[in-house]
Amino acid sequence: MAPTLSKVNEVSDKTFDYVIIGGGVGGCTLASRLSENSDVTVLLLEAGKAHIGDPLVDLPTGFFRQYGVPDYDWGFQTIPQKKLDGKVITWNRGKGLGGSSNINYMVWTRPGRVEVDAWERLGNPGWNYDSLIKYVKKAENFQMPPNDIIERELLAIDPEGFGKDGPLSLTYSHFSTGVEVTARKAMEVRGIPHLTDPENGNYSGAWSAPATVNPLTLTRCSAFVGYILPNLGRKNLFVLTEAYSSRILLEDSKSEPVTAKGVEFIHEGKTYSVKAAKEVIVSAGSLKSPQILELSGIGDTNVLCPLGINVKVDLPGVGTNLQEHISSFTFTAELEDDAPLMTLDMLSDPALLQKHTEYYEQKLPGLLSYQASGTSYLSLQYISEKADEIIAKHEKTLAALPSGTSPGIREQFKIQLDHLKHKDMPDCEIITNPVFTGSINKAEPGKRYISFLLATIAAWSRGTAHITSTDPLRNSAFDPNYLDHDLDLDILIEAFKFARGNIDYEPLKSYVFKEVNPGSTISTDEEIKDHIKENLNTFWHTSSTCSMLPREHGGVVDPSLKVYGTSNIRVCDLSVIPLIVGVHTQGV
Ligand SMILES: Cc1cc2nc3c(=O)[nH]c(=O)nc-3n(C[C@H](O)[C@H](O)[C@H](O)COP(=O)(O)OP(=O)(O)OC[C@H]3O[C@@H](n4cnc5c(N)ncnc54)[C@H](O)[C@@H]3O)c2cc1C
Repeated sequence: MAPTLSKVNEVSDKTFDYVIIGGGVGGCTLASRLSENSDVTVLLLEAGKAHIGDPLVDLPTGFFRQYGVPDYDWGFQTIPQKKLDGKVITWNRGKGLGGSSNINYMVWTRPGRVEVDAWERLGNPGWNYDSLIKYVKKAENFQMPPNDIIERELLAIDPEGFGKDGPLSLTYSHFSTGVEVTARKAMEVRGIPHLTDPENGNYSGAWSAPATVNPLTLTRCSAFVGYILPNLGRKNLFVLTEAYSSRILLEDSKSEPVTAKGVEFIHEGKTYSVKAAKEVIVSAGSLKSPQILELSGIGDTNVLCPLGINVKVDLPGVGTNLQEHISSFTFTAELEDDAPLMTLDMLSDPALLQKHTEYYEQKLPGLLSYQASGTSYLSLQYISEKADEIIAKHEKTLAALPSGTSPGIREQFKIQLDHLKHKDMPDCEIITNPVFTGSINKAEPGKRYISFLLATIAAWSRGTAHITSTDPLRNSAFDPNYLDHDLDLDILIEAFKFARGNIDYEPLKSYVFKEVNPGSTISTDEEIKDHIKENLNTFWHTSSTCSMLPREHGGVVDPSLKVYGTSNIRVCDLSVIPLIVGVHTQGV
């Protein structure tokens, strides 16, 4: 059946049991699951376009061309960052059905047992690793890669570890550049174990990650493609695109709980509304969900009153506890001309681009269907001689937190400190990329490069996302408060030194000609620190702005994801996790 989306006149002023705001990972998953019950009606309102069959979305390497293009990417910006000399960082986010799963790197990772169990420790009964993993498996439709890939990449996959009947196609890259496995071997020589089962609750080590790609078509499997596209024929599922929700409409009430009666949205410049018979679910992502609550009168009085918004639920946690993985593309080396490795740099050769385009058209794996896969999650204790010193310094900082620090944040830091001290809990991620990155020295035509991206995996700084205007089309002020805690930078400095050292170990050593970025001018800790700050970026995993925590600890939703003080509003997206996990977040 040809996919059909709703038209505005088919939904405006109508009543649906569930109205979901935002058709990204959370929204698509939920709309599909709720509409399995044919007795209820579900409306999904998405601000962006449908992008059905769009080559920029489908092609695994197409995401590079989506960044900065308003039809695909919200292109949010932070406010100037104090600790980055006023620098503003762009936060790409997917716009359109599929949300950020249209523009992400597709890497599929599962969180660790200890970090998910921490959500339960923070006051959320039932939110633990075992219960989460059941649902993660339910999402997966895992397919083995071909044998030659298993041999070349030295994969030891237990297919039983993955789900097989879910909607999200999942496989390992069907194309081997040789770069990732070479870097992994070099790390093994340095004592970092090659982990063969990172899906089992402990992901510390160096390993190869699968991705949400359909192995038959070699196309991206977004949350929309997996969850909604096959179900668009359902009579009870309605999807309206280019419908930007401005606020939740609440029944008049003098006291809690308040009840949502519908949603207001803007479509082609006009304002419309729909009615909700049962619930309104906000799934607009960590950056937009708090905005919708605040514009509806649910949030901190200190934020809402100055803007003249009538406070319906005083909920100071909305838009706070913002957590981020920080990344830095900081190390690149040039490969020897005869190194038997392939890199994305080769696509700048028109003849090779043509060849790989033909492969892709024939559904054969090649550089255009490349999937990022080479990752390593490393504990400070494994990569740095300064680990004890850094941990002790940080322990001291946490013991002397400012008196105004809320009990909720204190409890989170206590858990994070336990993780930091645990030598088998990783503290950073180093991703191997077969491509040039960096800005000090430029790429030379015809050369190939390996680079390492560094990222923190715990967030020690806390930020906010609050509205500054009653205009729904104006973005909130996004303040991640980058580097508010020294530890984020301390970890990245050690990660940088470790990554730089990789090229001194075989087999990588023989294939590397020379370091290109940053180069020999950056060597002391102080220089490395400045270099990282200069190149500091988001890792696009912003979370926790509508945290699931006890209300008195800054919580916005309870363990059933219902917004405190309301009878029928829930939040379902990355904004609810109270403590960010170390892995990539689409599977959470
Ligand atoms: C560039 C990038 C790379 C990433 N790489 C990876 C990766 O390799 N692996 C991984 O696991 N994770 C990755 N992630 C993270 C992952 O994609 C997110 O964790 C996930 O998409 C979050 O899901 P969500 O539902 O919270 O938000 P989203 O998926 O962002 O969905 C939010 C949706 O709400 C819509 N919306 C917003 N405001 C409104 C409104 N007012 N009205 C209606 N609709 C609205 C948006 O258009 C969007 O469709 C990446 C993210 C980005 C941005």
